[in-house]
Amino acid sequence: MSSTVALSGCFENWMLASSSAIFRRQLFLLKTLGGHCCRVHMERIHGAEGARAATLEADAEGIIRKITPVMDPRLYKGQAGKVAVIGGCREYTGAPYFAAISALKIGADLSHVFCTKDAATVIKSYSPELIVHPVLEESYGVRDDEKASVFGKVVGDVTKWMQRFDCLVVGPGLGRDTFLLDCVSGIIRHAREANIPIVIDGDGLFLVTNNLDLVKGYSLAVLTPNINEYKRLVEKVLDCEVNEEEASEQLKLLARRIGDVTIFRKGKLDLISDGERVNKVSISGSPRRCGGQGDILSGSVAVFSSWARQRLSSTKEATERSLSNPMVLGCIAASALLRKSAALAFASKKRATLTTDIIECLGRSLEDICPAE
Ligand SMILES: NC(=O)C1=CN([C@@H]2O[C@H](COP(=O)(O)OP(=O)(O)OC[C@H]3O[C@@H](n4cnc5c(N)ncnc54)[C@H](O)[C@@H]3O)[C@@H](O)[C@H]2O)[C@@H](O)CC1
Ligand SMILES: Nc1ncnc2c1ncn2[C@@H]1O[C@H](COP(=O)(O)OP(=O)(O)OP(=O)(O)O)[C@@H](O)[C@H]1O
Ligand SMILES: [Mg+2]
Repeated sequence: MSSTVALSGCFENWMLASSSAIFRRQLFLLKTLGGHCCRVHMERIHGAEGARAATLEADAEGIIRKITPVMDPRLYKGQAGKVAVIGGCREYTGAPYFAAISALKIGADLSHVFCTKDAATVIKSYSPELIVHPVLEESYGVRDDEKASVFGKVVGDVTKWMQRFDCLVVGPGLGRDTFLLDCVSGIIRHAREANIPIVIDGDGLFLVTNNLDLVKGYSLAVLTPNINEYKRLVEKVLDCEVNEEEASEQLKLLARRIGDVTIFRKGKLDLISDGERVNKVSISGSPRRCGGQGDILSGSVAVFSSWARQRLSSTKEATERSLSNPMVLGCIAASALLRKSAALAFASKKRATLTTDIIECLGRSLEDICPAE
């Protein structure tokens, strides 16, 4: 049985290999080892659609209109969304700020940041709107004999808030300190137990790529890799190179292999898959590639996916599976809004466009698609 699984897995990777020489050699091996079980497995993986499924351009603006809550005076604070960003260390204070403030600018009611002490005062000084918790610890501040108790305290300081959040964003500006990442693993495990959706970005992806069990089988997890992060994931999970010619198939396979997660592959085109279908968002964005745009995106995915969950739980619309997955809907909405805002910022700021300019355009872009009144 185990040899069947291993063989089938390899075959999917082979289908993605671009070198025909490699493919011929592997096909020979395949015939030698028994192709039947591989073919059956391929059919199970790809279903009736065949090996190459179409990549659909999502109706992103329609989705935004559908999931964005109406401005209702009967709502009270918190009902439009409460998110928390786990990130911010000695090196990085911009990334968690961008993610957290973007969530508020889109329409969430409360946005928290859990970061190290060094980062907290800096992040607070960027904005009085954010609720900043200086609770994370890096190795340099903790003696070896203190680690177990500090671990318990850090995880406890975050998890006591957990039930209040609609979504966590783990990773923007988190850094790669080993003790800090151990604590964040504890936080992710707790969030899973509490069924809280988690968007994994930046250094959170570094953690998860090396500890896939943290998200395996968790359908409320979204991974938002950039070009480097995606490469590392593909190499680790599929044991092959990124294949641009079979980009959609490879993404779908990656989501399935990790198990039930949604992956948002960022780039010139944004590709989003939960292992069932692949959606594409390609509306024009900005040619400026200043750092921080991915952070806006992760905060936006948190808000839109929370809204999509709320919307789907309050209606009984029978839609196809991938369009009834709130995490996929959240990704599509966030992608479109970020790209539209980046285009708008670039139209006025040109080469001087910075991430803060794009954040300033989030409100107007959303208003253009989905007016508040
Ligand atoms: N203003 C800010 O505070 C910003 C902070 N950012 C944060 O910066 C961090 C890194 O994100 P990037 O998008 O640059 O990550 P990438 O993985 O795209 O690139 C980082 C580069 O540095 C290398 N690298 C980083 N840490 C390393 C390590 N410990 N050992 C060896 N090589 C290492 C990587 O291999 C890569 O070449 C994330 O936490 C991210 O959220 C970015 O979001 C950009 C804005
Ligand atoms: N070449 C491009 N053309 C247009 N838009 C792009 C391009 N590359 C990325 N984007 C947009 O920018 C968003 C952020 O992607 P990017 O690759 O910059 O993330 P990142 O490296 O994680 O960013 P950060 O600097 O915040 O860590 C993507 O979702 C996409 O919509
Ligand atoms: Mg990033």
